[in-house]
Amino acid sequence: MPLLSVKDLTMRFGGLTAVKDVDIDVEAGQIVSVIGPNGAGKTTVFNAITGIYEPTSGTIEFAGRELVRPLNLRVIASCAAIGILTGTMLMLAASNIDQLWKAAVKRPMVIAYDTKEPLTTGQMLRGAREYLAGDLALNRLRSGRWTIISADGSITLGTEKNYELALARRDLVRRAIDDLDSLQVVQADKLELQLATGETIYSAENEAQIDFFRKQLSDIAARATAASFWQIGAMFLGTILGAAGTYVVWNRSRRVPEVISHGGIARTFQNIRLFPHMTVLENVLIGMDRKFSSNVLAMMLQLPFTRQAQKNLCGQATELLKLLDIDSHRDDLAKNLPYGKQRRLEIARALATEPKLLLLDEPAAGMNPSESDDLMQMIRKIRDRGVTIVLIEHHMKLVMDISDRIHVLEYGQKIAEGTPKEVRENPRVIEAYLGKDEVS
Ligand SMILES: Nc1ncnc2c1ncn2[C@@H]1O[C@H](COP(=O)(O)OP(=O)(O)OP(=O)(O)O)[C@@H](O)[C@H]1O
Repeated sequence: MPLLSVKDLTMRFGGLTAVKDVDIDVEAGQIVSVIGPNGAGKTTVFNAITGIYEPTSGTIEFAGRELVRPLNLRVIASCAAIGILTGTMLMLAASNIDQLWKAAVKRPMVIAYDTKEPLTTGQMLRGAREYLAGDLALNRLRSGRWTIISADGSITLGTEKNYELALARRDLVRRAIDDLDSLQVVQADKLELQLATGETIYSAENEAQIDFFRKQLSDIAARATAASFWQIGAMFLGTILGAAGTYVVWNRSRRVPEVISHGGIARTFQNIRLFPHMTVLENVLIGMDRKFSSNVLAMMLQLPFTRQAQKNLCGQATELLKLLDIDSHRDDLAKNLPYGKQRRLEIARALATEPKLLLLDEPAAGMNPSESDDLMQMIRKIRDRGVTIVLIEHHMKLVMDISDRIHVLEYGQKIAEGTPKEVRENPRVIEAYLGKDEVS
């Protein structure tokens, strides 16, 4: 089983396909190079392997499995919680929709009183009864005024002293229906309607009125059932959508650099990314932060076990600096190192995470021939310590001398793979690097 197995990797950025159906297998203990002209997609492959980019399609397995965040109880609980929250919000929205539906669709029929005469309470009550008997809704406002509401939005407001015709607002229509919801039948034969407060507001006087109110009340019950149905449906749908949506978003961020690094893959970058104002030693120690398990208080008090742990880590970091031959710069600021040594420091910091696989993106860039020869020796020493290496490099002598296998990319696709000799003699590779005319 290969240590790293990239299968059918495709990376698209909008309309641009940077990498298409690329396969790369790397056996443990090998040094493998990825080469190709500028823009061929080499760094994109590294970015996909290290979780900086989420592959558009394809799989990347390390030691036989995908390096992803585990699906544990906490994730499931979070998805469920967000689902329930979404469901509750949708249910509340559905309740409002039901209110709007009641106001807009189940409107009462029309009535309009047009009189300038003051009405007595008795007259108003009679008006209200007529209104109700005429298939209409009644609303008793808190102020004690009767309100008669029509389907087209006009209302009749009345007090003992005056009586006027006015235009209703939609919320009044809704309130009228809401009040009807709170009515209850107190006597089956001689139907009486009471407000929820117990106040009798209407007594039906004939069969037609009783039938009318029964119908009204059963409509109200039907509306309540429909509302419950919508609310339960909305809650159910919202919970499923919320939980599934959260899972999909979480699932898309399962391959993050942190997880990949913990899994045993480290890398360096084409453009050096050190902490310039920290010392060389501190830059390497940062790569070891996972190994340092002391708490803040123990660190402040400098307890003996904390001091011992720090000493051990400094010892390991210094050993890495020796491996890369920059231990004499241990206490220098990273920014003061010459360029070639900054590149080596990046490798030391990557090794501090104790990777099984090290990806080097153009490690010899900007180095003179003697520096790149030294680097080649160091890369071999790192491999001999049990770290498998994949490198992107334009420096062909280095690639040909050091690699066990080489993969060649062009325009995002793999055009060749093999030993250095096989690749060097491959006409497609020669064509890609030198151009068709030179080859023919
Ligand atoms: N995040 C991104 N958004 C859009 N396009 C991108 C992105 N990353 C890479 N590309 C494009 O993908 C293509 C491949 O780029 P990539 O850096 O992988 O090539 P490369 O082979 O490493 O080149 P070089 O040798 O110059 O470093 C290029 O056309 C690049 O512009």
